[in-house]
Amino acid sequence: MSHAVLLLAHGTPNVRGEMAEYLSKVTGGRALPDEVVEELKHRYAQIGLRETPGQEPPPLTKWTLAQGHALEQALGGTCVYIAMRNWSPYIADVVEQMRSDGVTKIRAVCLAPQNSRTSVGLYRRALMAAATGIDVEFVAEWAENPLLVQAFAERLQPVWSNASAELGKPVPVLFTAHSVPCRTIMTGEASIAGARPGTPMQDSPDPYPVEAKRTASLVAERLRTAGLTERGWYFAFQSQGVSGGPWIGPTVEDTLKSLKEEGHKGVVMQPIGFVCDHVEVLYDIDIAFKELAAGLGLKLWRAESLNDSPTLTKALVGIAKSEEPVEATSLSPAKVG
Ligand SMILES: C=CC1=C(C)c2cc3[nH]c(cc4nc(cc5[nH]c(cc1n2)c(C)c5CCC(=O)O)C(CCC(=O)O)=C4C)c(C)c3C=C
Ligand SMILES: [Fe+2]
Ligand SMILES: [Fe+2]
Repeated sequence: MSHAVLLLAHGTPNVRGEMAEYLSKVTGGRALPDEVVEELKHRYAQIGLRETPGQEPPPLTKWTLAQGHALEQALGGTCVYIAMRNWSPYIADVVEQMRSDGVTKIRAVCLAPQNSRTSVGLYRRALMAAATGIDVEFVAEWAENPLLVQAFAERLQPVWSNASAELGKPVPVLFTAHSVPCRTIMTGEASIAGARPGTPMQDSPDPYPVEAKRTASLVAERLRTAGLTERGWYFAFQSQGVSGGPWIGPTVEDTLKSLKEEGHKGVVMQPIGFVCDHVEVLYDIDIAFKELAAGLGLKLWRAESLNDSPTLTKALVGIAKSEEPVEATSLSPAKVG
């Protein structure tokens, strides 16, 4: 019997010309208006995505591969595979490769620490559909993992201390996580109102908003000794999507305005739902929110993404090796997510 670790990630197009096809994977086949495709091409162009293939893979791919490589080195003997839900290497193809390599047991970890049916649930559904006959241990969340929290704190502390020194007083920290549609966090009929046909009704709330705030709160606690007070941090949901219907807040836009109105002159942002750079960090925060903040008269700093953090690798080693029980994997794909 051969065991292997499978890291699951979002996936990103390699060139701008792939955008429409990529978006149709993200939305499960629903075509988005041309203006949306063009706007996203524009955002990806601003973070360096080429029109034609180049040498350097996009940041999300580059860092995901690097994280997998670092984990495999650290595990010393267990193979680590990488698969993406929305672009190559696709989950189904990688699982086929694992099967032909003789893998009979997979420990699957999503590179998204907080569990939502719109992210982790979809990764799991794709994996379970592909991995019939293979024993799968699926780690559904690691939002409170102490080494994950430490990794985020290590990235936040230096930028927060420098920003506070520059402005002569503690600068508020704004933790963020990706927003989800309001119906995602609802139960019963409300959880499918406006959703695409076939979306299963939820009988319990999506754990995602609670888990995201829990990660943020634990990171803030780690900065207590550096001087960040209990009331010195805030939380917002970023990057509300283009799908119909409302998405959960508070938004970063509203929060930045409130911070300005409270008299602050700067803010340090840290996205705690992503473990590497991609468009929602490099465009949404570094370009769009920075511009908005500047217009408000706020200086905006961002904590560096975890990317090649050795502490993140240690967290993944612990999760990959853990004997702790994980969620049952015999759920039928239709019920997952
Ligand atoms: C917890 C929820 C989500 C996480 C985390 C997340 C990460 C993530 N998303 C992109 C890129 C895109 N996501 C898009 C749509 C979209 N994203 C989520 C949720 C999370 N994404 C939802 C619910 C949706 C809507 C899907 C639908 O059916 O319409 C899109 C499409 C454009 C848009 O709506 O904004 C892109 C592009 C990345 C790169 C990423 C982290 C790695
Ligand atoms: Fe998304
Ligand atoms: Fe998004």
